[in-house]
Amino acid sequence: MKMISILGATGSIGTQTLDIIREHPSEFQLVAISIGKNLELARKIIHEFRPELVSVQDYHDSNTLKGEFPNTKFTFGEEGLIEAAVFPSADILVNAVIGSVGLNPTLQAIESGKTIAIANKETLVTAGHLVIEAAEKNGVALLPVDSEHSAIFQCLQGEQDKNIERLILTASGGSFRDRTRKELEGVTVREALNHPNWSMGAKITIDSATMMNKGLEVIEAHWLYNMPYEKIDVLLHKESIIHSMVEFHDSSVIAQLGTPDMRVPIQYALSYPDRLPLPTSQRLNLAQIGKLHFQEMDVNRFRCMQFAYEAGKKGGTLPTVLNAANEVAVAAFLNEKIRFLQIEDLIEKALSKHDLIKNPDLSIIQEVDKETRQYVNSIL
Ligand SMILES: NC(=O)C1=CN([C@@H]2O[C@H](COP(=O)(O)OP(=O)(O)OC[C@H]3O[C@@H](n4cnc5c(N)ncnc54)[C@H](OP(=O)(O)O)[C@@H]3O)[C@@H](O)[C@H]2O)C=CC1
Ligand SMILES: CC(=O)[C@@H](O)[C@H](O)COP(=O)(O)O
Ligand SMILES: [Mn+2]
Repeated sequence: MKMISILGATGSIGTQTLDIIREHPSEFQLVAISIGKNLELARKIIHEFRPELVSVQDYHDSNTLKGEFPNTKFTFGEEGLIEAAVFPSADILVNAVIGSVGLNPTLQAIESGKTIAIANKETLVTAGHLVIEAAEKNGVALLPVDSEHSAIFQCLQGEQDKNIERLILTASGGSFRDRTRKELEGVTVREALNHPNWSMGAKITIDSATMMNKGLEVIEAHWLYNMPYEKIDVLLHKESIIHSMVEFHDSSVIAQLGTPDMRVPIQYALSYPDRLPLPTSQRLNLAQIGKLHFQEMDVNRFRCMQFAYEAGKKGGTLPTVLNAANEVAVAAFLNEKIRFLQIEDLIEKALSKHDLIKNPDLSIIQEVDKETRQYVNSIL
């Protein structure tokens, strides 16, 4: 039996992780969760799974729940996230919270020896060097949940690093894949939230529409697979059937395929190195699909991806700025304070204003993250 703690249990990845735990009650048990503000869903989760610890974003909300569930321990805020992340009886932490708020809990969970199933890509983007260093130091496994990174992980089973030629991340193109830049000018939040293949949380769906999601994933792949940026390519593949590929130096390419269903990579991270059945996942029928499409990525059309490659290659504190500026800009777009194309303008301004600091430690990362958020908020 593996004991599971989930940060972001009420979100898209969080609830699909709960589906997997529900599907395999003799394999997994939920012991701790964190939630943000969705108390209604939290109540259902507590009723069904009876976790020992629940961390809630706000103090007031944690008190409300405490009155309703006297046998559950409640905590709150950033300290609460850490408490859930290091919960003593948990073997695996599923980090499915959104944003760089996931960084410190991840580092603490690594220090306490937890296996990390990482969905929260912002943590790896903002401070990948710290996360990888801590994982190596503590002998802790970082298991990818993001579909592309899980695909690469699966392609690499039994392979040696020295034989890898390049990683090929596939990109659906997001909600606006068939629109020109001109046609992006007046797009609405509702249109942007309509991803063609995946049902996901709001922030990542907007990231997918700007192609920042793929940019963040390039940086995530750099850290997870110790791969130079020159050897990480992105290929447009509108069906999201091939989740990513690895090319080896003998010219072989290994790909991982499947219908778009995040429960598959979540389950693989939880069951690794084993595989468990998932009968409710739709089987891939290539004959029925008939054709798969591929197209070269246009970085002029998707500027956010270009920013991400540049920030990743220069390194230091630039990826922190990229991520923090993006988080603020996407929230502003979702709140209808800015237009869609202003997201990339704000990120570009934040990046060009910043003086890069090399090898930043946690306190510098946190300071740069805070300053960037203040700056972008001040120019909205
Ligand atoms: N959704 C997907 O299919 C995929 C997601 N990912 C990555 O996984 C992560 C989660 O994404 P997703 O599940 O879509 O996101 P959601 O927005 O659906 O869920 C986010 C979760 O985090 C909680 N939360 C948000 N802000 C805070 C905060 N400040 N403090 C504490 N908790 C907070 C939310 O709580 P509440 O709702 O209660 O307010 C919710 O439980 C992201 O990093 C994303 O990029 C990667 C690949 C695929
Ligand atoms: C499901 C998943 O992993 C998302 O990150 C997905 O990849 C988004 O799709 P695109 O960014 O390719 O549109
Ligand atoms: Mn992905």
